[in-house]
Amino acid sequence: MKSVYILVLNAGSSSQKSCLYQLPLLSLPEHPPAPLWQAHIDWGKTAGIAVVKIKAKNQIQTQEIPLISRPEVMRYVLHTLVSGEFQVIENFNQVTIAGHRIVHGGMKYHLPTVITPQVQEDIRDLIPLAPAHHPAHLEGIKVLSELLPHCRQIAVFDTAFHHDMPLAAQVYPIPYPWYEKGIRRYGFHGINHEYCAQRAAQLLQQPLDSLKLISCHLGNGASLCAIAGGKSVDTTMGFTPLEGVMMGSRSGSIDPGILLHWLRNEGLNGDQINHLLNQESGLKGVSQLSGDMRQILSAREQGHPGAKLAFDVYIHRLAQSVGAMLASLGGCDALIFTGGVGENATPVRAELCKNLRFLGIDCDLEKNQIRGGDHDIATPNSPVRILVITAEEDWAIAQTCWRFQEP
Ligand SMILES: Nc1ncnc2c1ncn2[C@@H]1O[C@H](COP(=O)(O)OP(=O)(O)O)[C@@H](O)[C@H]1O
Ligand SMILES: CC(=O)OP(=O)(O)O
Ligand SMILES: [Mg+2]
Repeated sequence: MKSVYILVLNAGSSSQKSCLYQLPLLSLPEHPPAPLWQAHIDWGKTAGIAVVKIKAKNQIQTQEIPLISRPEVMRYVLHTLVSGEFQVIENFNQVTIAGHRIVHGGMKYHLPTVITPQVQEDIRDLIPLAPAHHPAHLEGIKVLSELLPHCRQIAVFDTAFHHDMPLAAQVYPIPYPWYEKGIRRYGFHGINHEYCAQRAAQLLQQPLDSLKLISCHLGNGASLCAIAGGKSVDTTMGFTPLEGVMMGSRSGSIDPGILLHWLRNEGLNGDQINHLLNQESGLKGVSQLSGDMRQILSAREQGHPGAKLAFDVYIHRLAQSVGAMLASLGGCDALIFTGGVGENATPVRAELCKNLRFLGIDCDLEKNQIRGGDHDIATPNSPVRILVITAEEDWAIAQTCWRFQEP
């Protein structure tokens, strides 16, 4: 059977996930197939070091390599596709399509788009709205243009799913002309929220158009999405991926008066405020320990007061936002947990569901401990189902790319 090789680059705020899928030329599999090759680069764990994990041919290898420059590390990682013990293809020419998760499409883009020099310029212009993501996207695009010059590169936008949210959910209560200039609520993590909605319908064995879902994407970045009949009707992130719930090192929503105070009375400038809100806040800022939920959970167990407070604020804000999404939906058939925290942090799920029990969200604490696979962790009588779904951004991007094959 003839097949097509699709490479996906998913650059996050602190890491880059890449994978290569080999898909049949004529039909898409119904369930996510295992990628032929996967690589995960962690930029931030140790200063000056990139931690690279490569998985292919039933082997996994972790290496620490000097972080001379991010493109240098990306080139090294991509070369393992065609040489060495992880080699899975003969040469780069076999890869005909590559997909990128592009966090922000701004006003101009939402549909998947072939990346041209103009599109790269536009992604560059949007750096101020996604400063933690867009520089990494552009580096990835450039490295692929050098190594795979023949390959079509497709931008898949994380904002797309929210593009048709009701106007009331898109407009900020500021003077309306700003909306027309693009200061509006775009929403993010749409690639995975949409995938999770489709997966939830499969798991619940109900048609997607009949369902009201709240998807909680809890990773380093985190957002909630209210999904009615398969469409996003509200979400917690807005103009940038900084709005909404508390995150690993991002504040989420705070009183804008704090920014004015910092600017006027504390002498902080825009770059300093950007750094404070994106890199020094969230779990990291409150705990003064770490932005990594694993460390917060273990320090909390050991009685660390900062970790306990960070966890409590995280849950408090999450519960508030579930309430907000619930109000936008007017009901809820299932609450979905996805992303690194959503899939793995059992105390987060248990504590949040405990706070929401009065709404008929009743978690089975034994099922909550089950690891791996997509499953329902609600008690049999819970009127709202509680689903844990593995985030599949890369698979969703690969499917979009597959549809871009040239006839
Ligand atoms: N076993 C675990 N228990 C608790 N938290 C976890 C676990 N594994 C991963 N996480 C958390 O998931 C977060 C990263 O989520 P992920 O979705 O991989 O991030 P990204 O947004 O970079 O894609 C980190 O805060 C990490 O601590
Ligand atoms: C949009 C966003 O916040 O992405 P990530 O969670 O990968 O940082
Ligand atoms: Mg992510």
